[in-house]
Amino acid sequence: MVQQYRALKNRYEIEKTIGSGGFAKVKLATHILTGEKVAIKIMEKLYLGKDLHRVKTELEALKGLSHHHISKLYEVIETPTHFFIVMEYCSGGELFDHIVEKKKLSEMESRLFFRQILSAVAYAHSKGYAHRDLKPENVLLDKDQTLKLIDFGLCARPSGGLQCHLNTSCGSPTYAAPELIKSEEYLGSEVDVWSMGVLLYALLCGFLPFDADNIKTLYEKISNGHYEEPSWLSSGSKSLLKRMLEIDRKKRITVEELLDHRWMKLGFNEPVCYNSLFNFDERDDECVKLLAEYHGVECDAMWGRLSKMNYDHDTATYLILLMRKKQGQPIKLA
Ligand SMILES: CN(C)C[C@H]1CC[C@H](N2C(=O)N(C)Cc3cnc4ccc(-c5cc(Cl)c(O)c(Cl)c5)nc4c32)CC1
Repeated sequence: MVQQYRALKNRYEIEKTIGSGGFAKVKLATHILTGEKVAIKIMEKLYLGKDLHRVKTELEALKGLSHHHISKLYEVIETPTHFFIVMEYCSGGELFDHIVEKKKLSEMESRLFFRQILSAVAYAHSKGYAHRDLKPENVLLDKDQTLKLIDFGLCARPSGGLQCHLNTSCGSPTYAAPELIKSEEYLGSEVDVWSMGVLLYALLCGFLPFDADNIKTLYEKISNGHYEEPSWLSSGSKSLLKRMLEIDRKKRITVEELLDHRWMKLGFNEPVCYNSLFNFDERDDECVKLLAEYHGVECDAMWGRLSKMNYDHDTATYLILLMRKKQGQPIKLA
């Protein structure tokens, strides 16, 4: 018998645990009204301690980010003892597992995935957020191999914008930029470019550029930035990786330069676009009507509640209906 939570009763049916990360458990559940599969990140406040601010940080980030390559936030439920964060479920699992089973990806397969990662990161930066924990485990795939970025628990949104220096040492060392592991001041946008370089290397090579069985050797390898260049890498891939895994962050390529880079455009002939395909602020009359009928209220009154986007259960139902409509699926309520 799977443990159910009172706060989710009659709204979500929990099926199983799909992962746990430190202070959180992530469960697969069904949104009962629509039958949609969702991921619910459950955190017990008692065990959060100093991580409470990470939850608040992630929630603020997820509320400010609506992009087709970022796992969508649907609903936030806070009780005296727990936080429940209801998000878009990614049934295709981790990108990392996809790479492992295929050993390595072709240059074009890598480009297809990497353009999506870059689109999500460039969008987050355009909203003032640096992810700071970009790694294969935080890049998931949904049912049709569309890439989804997750876990903004370590993200930063400096009040003065991303040009402002940060100094919190965070993220996983394997993917962390030299300036970050040296606890120097750094720019969120620059460390995200380095981590994307590590991700691109993993896509193209099937293994990591900097790896060691002890932290000291790992730091040495990252600090001097030496990594193997397997024979199958094209000269275009090698020169792009060199620009991303550049230890001198002043010489490191920027996100803007990446968007329009020659390697990015091979086979596409157009720069990577980071605008979101979703605009949840717009009123969708069909979805509003379904919810209004369900609650037995007027459409305008229903929209009055929905447009506040306060991530309650109506927000979740509305966003799921909108996502379904975008994917050309029929929309109805149970
Ligand atoms: C290693 N991490 C610290 C935790 C791990 C927990 C399971 C999760 N997951 C998986 O590992 N699958 C393989 C299935 C899966 C499917 N859909 C998901 C949708 C969203 C999320 C998610 C998880 C966390 Cl901790 C977030 O903060 C956000 Cl914004 C989103 N995780 C999902 C998820 C991946 C991450």
